[in-house]
Amino acid sequence: MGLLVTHLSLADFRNFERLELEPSPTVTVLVGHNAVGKTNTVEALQLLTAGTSFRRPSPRELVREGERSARLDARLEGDGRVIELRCDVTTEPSARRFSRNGKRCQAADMPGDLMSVLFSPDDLSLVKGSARLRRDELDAFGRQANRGYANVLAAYQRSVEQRNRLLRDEYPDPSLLDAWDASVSLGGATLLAARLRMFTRLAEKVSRAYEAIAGGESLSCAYRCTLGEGCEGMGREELRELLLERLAANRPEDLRRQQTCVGPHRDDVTFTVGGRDARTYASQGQQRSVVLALKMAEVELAGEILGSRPVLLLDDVMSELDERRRAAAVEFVGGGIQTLITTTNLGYFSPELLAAAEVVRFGE
Ligand SMILES: Nc1ncnc2c1ncn2[C@@H]1O[C@H](COP(=O)(O)OP(=O)(O)OP(=O)(O)O)[C@@H](O)[C@H]1O
Repeated sequence: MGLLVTHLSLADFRNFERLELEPSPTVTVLVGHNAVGKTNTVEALQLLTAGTSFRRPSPRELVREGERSARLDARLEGDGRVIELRCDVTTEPSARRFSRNGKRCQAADMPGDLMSVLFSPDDLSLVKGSARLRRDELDAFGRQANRGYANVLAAYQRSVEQRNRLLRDEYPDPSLLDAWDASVSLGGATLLAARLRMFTRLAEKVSRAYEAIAGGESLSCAYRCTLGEGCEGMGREELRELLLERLAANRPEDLRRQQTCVGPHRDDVTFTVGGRDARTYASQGQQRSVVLALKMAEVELAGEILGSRPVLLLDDVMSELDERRRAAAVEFVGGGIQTLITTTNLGYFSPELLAAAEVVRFGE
């Protein structure tokens, strides 16, 4: 069964002076006009479960205008356990403090009890947008699915940043560059190995979900590694040696461009729909199907990895989907997973779904 969010409480968070919400174990539909706080509610749940928000806000943005602090609490219950997650946000000092069952912890420690998978209109640019969006999507999933992932990613990013700083020096010291090559290749190989393990499992599920949504049309996704082809089958040590070799070979080019051009921070994911590169050829509808399939795959993989189902946060995506894809999404959320859906229009949902769901009206 796993954990469910049974209570969410917000004080002076965004536009809310106070909000108390008891989500349904299945589907909760948050309905209301624009700017009443529907996305803010979803954001609060993401902050508490993932330790981050898709909007990347500063503490000042999170605290209600005119106030100095905000408080977010969620209660998770299931399997005979009760877990209290809390986030205190202050503007002076500008900080976010997390705690779990009353014990202070880091943002990176917040995932692990209950994963959240968010699907928002911003995600619709995943297919055609920059490679960074696709890497960020994988890394956001990795951070929640694997406790060590956030630290590995942060350490690697710091090494790349330090190496880039050195590359921008007027006369970079080659022995210092050697040291950063060693650090970048060690961190990069650890990150890449973790990403590839996760990606391989995800890719197969994305293809399956896509075929179900798109009525048999095929989708394949591939990890495009700056180290070249064949990385999927390599172990961490092999990846480290290869990355070290490539950093050395690429050094003249990196010096010229004053940045590190190989490594997992430059990798990408490609989607091929019906044999064609989706980035160039996919229609709006196909792009939406790819993203929906990706989110469905994340939900499935999260369940496999953590042994319990995540909470699904669908922020205003129904209006972005056509009837067929909306039906696929509704069928998916009807499958017993705890889901919060925001919408301005209940007309997107079937009477059966609404009868089974908890409908919460905002701004009335
Ligand atoms: N720190 C803050 N203090 C006060 N109000 C805030 C703060 N941050 C955001 N808001 C307000 O919250 C509102 C937006 O809420 P939200 O994004 O949740 O809207 P929504 O209900 O999802 O609307 P839509 O249907 O348009 O997406 C805006 O009016 C915004 O000004």
